Amino acid sequence: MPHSEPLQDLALPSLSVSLTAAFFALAFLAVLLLSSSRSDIFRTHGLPYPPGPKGLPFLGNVHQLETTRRWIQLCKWAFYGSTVGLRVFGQRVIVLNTHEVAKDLLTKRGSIYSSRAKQTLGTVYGGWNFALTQLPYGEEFHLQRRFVNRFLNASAIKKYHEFMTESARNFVARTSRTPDKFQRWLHMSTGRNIMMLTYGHEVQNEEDEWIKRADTAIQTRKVLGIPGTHPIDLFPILGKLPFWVWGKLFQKDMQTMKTFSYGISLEPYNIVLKQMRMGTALPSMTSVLAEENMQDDGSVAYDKEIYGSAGSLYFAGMDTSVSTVQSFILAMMIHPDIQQKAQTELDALLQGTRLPTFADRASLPYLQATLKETLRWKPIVPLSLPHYSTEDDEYNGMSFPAGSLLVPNVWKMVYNPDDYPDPHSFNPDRFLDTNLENGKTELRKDVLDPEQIVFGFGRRICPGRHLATSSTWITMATLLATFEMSIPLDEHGSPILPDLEFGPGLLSQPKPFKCAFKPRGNALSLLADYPTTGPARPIVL
Ligand code: HEM
Repeated sequence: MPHSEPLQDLALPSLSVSLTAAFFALAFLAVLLLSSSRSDIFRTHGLPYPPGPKGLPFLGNVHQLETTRRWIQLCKWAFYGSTVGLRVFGQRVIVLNTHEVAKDLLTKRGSIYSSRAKQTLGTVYGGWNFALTQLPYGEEFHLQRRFVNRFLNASAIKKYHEFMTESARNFVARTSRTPDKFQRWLHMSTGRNIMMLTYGHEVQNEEDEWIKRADTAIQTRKVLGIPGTHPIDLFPILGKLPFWVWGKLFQKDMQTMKTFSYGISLEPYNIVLKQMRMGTALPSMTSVLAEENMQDDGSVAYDKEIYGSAGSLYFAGMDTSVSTVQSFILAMMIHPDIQQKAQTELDALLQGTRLPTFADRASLPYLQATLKETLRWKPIVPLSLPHYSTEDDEYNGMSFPAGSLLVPNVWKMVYNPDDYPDPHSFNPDRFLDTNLENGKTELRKDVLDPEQIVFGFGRRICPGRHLATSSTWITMATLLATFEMSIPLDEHGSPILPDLEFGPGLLSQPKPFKCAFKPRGNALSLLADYPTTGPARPIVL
């Protein structure tokens, strides 16, 4: 799982460039920065830019930004206010520290805060110009969003409930047989959901070619470092220089990336088209959209938008979903009391006679609260994906110039003690209340729902959020019903403690960890006949 960084972030440009490259870059930089700082004067309308730490001429705040876990540094600057203004070279970066401000700007003024900064290196030179995550606000963006929303909205997701339930059981059944490989089985079952939905392909085993192809494509993006931070991204004109100036290895890696980007976009799309011609395609987002847009001459209108949106789902949805389930497993390992509480609720409903289904969701408030707490406790995308503003604006007496990057500080929001007292503790009860009239435990309506933060904002809000919460929920419920999850012991009987510090980068993922899975009650008999392979059972779209 990712492995990669789907969007631009705040950082120093990659330092792995050759000296020649650095020389050329600096020469261009000087000229461009002079012109960009001059244009500032005309953009501020006499209103101040949001307050923030004083930077250096030209560099701005680059030298003050930590190269890892940037959200920690940004939280330290939150005393400047709910909006903090920075500069990274000539790029204005405005950090949004509260949910209210993010909603005011990114949601309520969505018409001017819904673009993405151009990532020249990846899109123009790396072959990743199809990805929805990176598209600027405009026609192609609207079409791709329309495509994905149609298949991922809250009601469409219900059609995949059965398939997701099967994937969760598949994961748990495999884990019961080979617990050491649980991370691999989780990756496989998550990929199974996305591949069936997007291409009608059923993932059958760990060697699945479709998953390998997509994972390789994502891996090769690593050459970008953190997208948006290479000198070519900061100053696209540098892309006109011959590529060898960045070093031979870089030149080769870029070529590899370009070649493999095909594996997550056009290649699976072309395979589905071929299956359609042969009459073997299973219904999927790709086959339905291709069918609807098929021209008389056999070509498909909007083909780029179709393969772009389908490819974006694996790219954006795979690692985020896997990491969320991993966070949940970690939370259960280190909080056996919370695990037991969730299991007590589940057992009271299932009586050990069956495995959970989506029909049980509303009857399990503690489990719903545990999912919300999992999303809040370790936000997988701690600085969300930056939005890019397309018009000058004013807010709270400050100037928000067009061309700014708006960075929602998700970490700050989910650790706000006013919304979440004692924010560092993992406590699902913070979302629950007991109704005095009927004695039932219910989700509180007066606590800010972390789903309104961690999935982003406005017109760019994560279109996969319903799929993500549903597939995570059924996986959590199935795991809790079948296993005791605990910290494993080594051969001397000492606990193998997991590292609870998640990785740096745009996606903050758990580091590899081990977990002990002990089957509960009659879990093994419930799983005994459960097939881990079998013929494809298509989703009826
Ligand atoms: C827990 C899991 C997930 C988390 C935390 C998450 C989080 C996010 C965030 C923060 C954004 C940026 C929103 C913004 O710019 O305001 C995003 C965008 C996106 N997500 Fe997710 N996501 C998850 C799962 C998924 C899944 C399962 C899919 C699809 C299968 C998906 C597809 C996308 C796409 C296509 C975008 C780009 C939207 C755009 O740029 O317009 N995500 N996600």
